[in-house]
Amino acid sequence: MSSPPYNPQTTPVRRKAAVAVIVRQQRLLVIRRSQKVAAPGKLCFPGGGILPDETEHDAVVREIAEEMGVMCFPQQKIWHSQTSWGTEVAWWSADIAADAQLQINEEEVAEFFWLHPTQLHAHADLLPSNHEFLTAWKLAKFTIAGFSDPFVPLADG
Ligand SMILES: Nc1nc2c([nH]c(=O)n2[C@@H]2O[C@H](COP(=O)(O)OP(=O)(O)OP(=O)(O)O)[C@@H](O)[C@H]2O)c(=O)[nH]1
Repeated sequence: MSSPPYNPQTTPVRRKAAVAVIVRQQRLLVIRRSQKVAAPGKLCFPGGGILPDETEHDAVVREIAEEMGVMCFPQQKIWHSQTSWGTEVAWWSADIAADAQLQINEEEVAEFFWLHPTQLHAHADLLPSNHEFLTAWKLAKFTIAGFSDPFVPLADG
């Protein structure tokens, strides 16, 4: 029997995740997922599943430390969504030190980039739920500090 179509009201939430939206000079910290995890090779933000009894805030701190080798400072929750595969995702703005040296955990992360939202939006490998996040941002459902006009390409590319 085929499964019923995805409906955010009735599709059960299978797991919860928290991700970090980290900004530096009008660019977002973006990772390419390793070949060893789900959705291999896709681009998304650093983050991951929330452990039982863990807060979203603490999950962001733990996941960024595990994946990127740095301490981050979650600022505020900016968005909440449910993916078509049933994961509830909490999107948190977060800071890292200006001189932080990122050291990826290659088990989970293949590489990282700093991309402007227009570059991320146009990227063929972006995780679909992150497209939805960018669309919500474009529709001004939330704002993110540090951007003058997030959907106009930067003059210097
Ligand atoms: N890391 C990350 N996960 C995201 C993003 N957007 C999004 O929908 N997700 C979803 O959030 C969930 C957590 O992702 P993950 O696979 O990175 O988590 P994890 O490392 O803790 O994996 P695990 O819990 O299976 O070990 C997945 O369902 C993933 O598709 C994003 O920008 N970054």
